This record gives sequence, C-alpha cells and structure tokens, in this order.
Amino acid sequence: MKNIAIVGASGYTGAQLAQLIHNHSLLALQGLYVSAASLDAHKPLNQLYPAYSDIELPLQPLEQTAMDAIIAQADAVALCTAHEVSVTLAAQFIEAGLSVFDLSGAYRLDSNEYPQWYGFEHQQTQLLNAACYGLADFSENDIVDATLIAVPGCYPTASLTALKPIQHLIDEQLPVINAVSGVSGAGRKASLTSSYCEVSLNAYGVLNHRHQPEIAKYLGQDVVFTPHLGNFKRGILATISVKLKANVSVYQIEQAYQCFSDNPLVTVAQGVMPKLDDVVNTPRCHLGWQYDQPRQQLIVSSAIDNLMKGAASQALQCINIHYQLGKNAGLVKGA
Ligand SMILES: NC(=O)C1=CN([C@@H]2O[C@H](COP(=O)(O)OP(=O)(O)OC[C@H]3O[C@@H](n4cnc5c(N)ncnc54)[C@H](OP(=O)(O)O)[C@@H]3O)[C@@H](O)[C@H]2O)C=CC1
Ligand SMILES: CC(=O)N[C@@H](CCC(=O)OP(=O)(O)O)C(=O)O
Repeated sequence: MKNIAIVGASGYTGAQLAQLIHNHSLLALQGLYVSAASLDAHKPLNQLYPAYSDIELPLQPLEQTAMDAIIAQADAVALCTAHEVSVTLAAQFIEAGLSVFDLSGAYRLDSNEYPQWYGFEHQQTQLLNAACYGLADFSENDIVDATLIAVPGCYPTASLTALKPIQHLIDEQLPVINAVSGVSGAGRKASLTSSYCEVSLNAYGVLNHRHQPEIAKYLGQDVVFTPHLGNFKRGILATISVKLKANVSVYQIEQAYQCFSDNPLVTVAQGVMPKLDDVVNTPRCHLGWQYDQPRQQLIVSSAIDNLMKGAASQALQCINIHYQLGKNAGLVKGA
C-alpha cells in the first residue's frame, strides 16, 4: 500500500484525484491539504463535494506540522496547486525523499521559457531538468525512474494523444489545433471570466497560451493552438487539422494509430468524430479521424475530460506506473 498526500485537495483536480485514490485498492490517502490560510481548512472533503460522500477526511492547513506529517507518513505527494506554489513545494518534498506528481505547469517547460509563458523566473532549474513529462500513454519507462513527474496539461494531453502516433507522417506545415474546454479547466476559485453570466463560447489566449510551447516541446514540432472556453462544466474537444506528407495512405494512418490497439482507455475511429458526453467523468480519450488523401489533409478530433485524463486520472496512471501497480489500476475493472 502506498500513501499519497494531496495538496490542493479542495480544488477541482485535487478533489477528483482524492476520489480516485480513495477508491483504489493499492493506494491510501495520507491526508488532504489546503493552504495555511484557506477558508476551507478543517472542513471534511465531503462537505465541499457531497458527491464524494464517503470521503470524510478533513482539509488540513499546510503548516509546518502538516509538512512534517507528510514527510514522515507519505510515499508521494500529488500537487494540485498553482504553478508557483508547485515550484517550491515540489523542491521541498523531493529534498525530503518523497516522489512528487505535479499537476501544474511548474515542471513541464525549459527554464528559459518560464518568464515568457508563466511570468516568473524558475528557481529550481536542476529539478526542472530532472523532471519527467508524465504523458502516461507514451513515457512509461521514464515515469518509473523519475522522482518528479510533471503531469501534462489538459489541452496538451488531448492534442498529443492525437498527434504523437502520426508525428512521422506530418508535413512541414504547422498542425492547427482548435480546442474547446469546459469551465472547470479554470479551477474552483472565483473569477469574472469563468462566472456564469460571462461565459459564452469564445477563443482566448490567442497566439500566447502556455500550452502551445508545451505541445510543441513534446510533439517535437511547432503547432498553432487556439483554446476556446465553452459554456459547459467538464471536457475538452480538440479538433486538429494536419497536412500529411505526400503519398501518405489511409493504411499508414491506420497503422500509426494501432499503437492504441491494446489500450482500453483510448479508442480510435475512422470517420466517426468523438462526442464530449462519451468521455466526461471517465478516464478515456476518444479519437476520430478523416483523411482527404489528394489534398493530404487529415482532421483528427480528440475528446477527454479535462479533470480526468487531462489531470487526475492521468496523474493516477503516473502513480500506478511509477509504483508498478498496473497502469490502469483503479480506472479499469480488473486492471
Ligand atoms: N482544472 C483543470 O482542468 C486542470 C488544472 N491543472 C492544473 O492543476 C493545478 C490545480 O488546478 P485546479 O484543481 O483546477 O485548481 P483550483 O483552483 O480548483 O484548486 C487549487 C487548490 O490549491 C489550494 N491552494 C492554493 N494555494 C495553496 C498553497 N499555497 N498551498 C497549498 N494549497 C494551496 C486551493 O485551496 P485554498 O486556496 O483554499 O488553500 C485549492 O485546493 C493548477 O496548476 C492547474 O493549472 C492541470 C490540468 C487540468
Ligand atoms: C478553461 C481554462 O481556463 N483552462 C486552463 C487550462 C488548465 C490546465 O490544463 O492546466 P495547466 O495550467 O496545469 O496546464 C487554461 O487555459 O489556463
């Protein structure tokens, strides 16, 4: 049994991960934590989220005594916190000998990219260089060996799952990714842009969203990425237009996506575009593609739940892989 502490457990990704770990037969929750000054300190998680009615653990303020308890009792920490909070906490827990699964963007890019894309200088360059990008369906060996796993962002997960298998078939033109996210992607804290009357389908972060360099880094080529905010709670649909090299056949695309043939949580369909409702509240990714061979034009659409495959269930896959529990333990019956 591995004991996992969750920091940021009152937030959307943290609470979702708490539920997944609570239901896992080989993992236990060491504790649930919020900031030292949190308004939710000491409340049981099921008071905030009645749907998780059987999780009565309290949200503990992350004071020094809580840090000491985590270090003494936990095998690993999941950081479901803002980027700058994660930079510091990850370093402290790694220094104390724990494994860290960070759901923020704090350890995904190169250090020189942080001022431009995140607005701060990264203070943990050595740790950043040692971190592993936890794209669970593509980097299992690295996740086993690393002690700091950077769980990918939600849009990059949807985009990279669609694009990485066909990477070798892509022409020089940049893939164009248009993606729509539900409002839970912005987190639980109140803000005007995510308030009920303000949300109306619109593009944002145009030509300057931090997930563009993340996708480019882990795809190995630049992309055009435009996120949109939709007036629904959960899910991401990324529809990607890709020019393929001359003479690429339908068969080659089918062969490339065969990499998912044994993957119970990723389905690929030719000519059937995925729907959000089929993946929301699940750890699944559904891909659908269609190819116009004379124009070398591929359209691939990728649907995930941003809080599951885009955050918590992928974090759980990383934990499972790291501790060799079976990648889909707690996510797929009998896995
Ligand atoms: N939402 C999504 O779809 C996705 C989010 N992510 C990333 O995951 C991280 C968490 O996101 P999300 O769950 O949406 O965020 P939320 O805003 O919903 O939750 C943030 C959590 O962090 C806690 N917190 C804030 N400051 C501190 C601190 N100093 N120490 C300890 N805990 C703190 C908050 O509680 P309190 O303020 O009460 O202390 C809360 O529990 C972010 O980095 C986000 O970018 C990644 C993929 C998808
Ligand atoms: C709708 C919405 O606001 N989505 C978030 C993406 C959340 C995410 O994936 O988080 P990371 O910051 O950890 O990469 C955004 O665009 O910032």
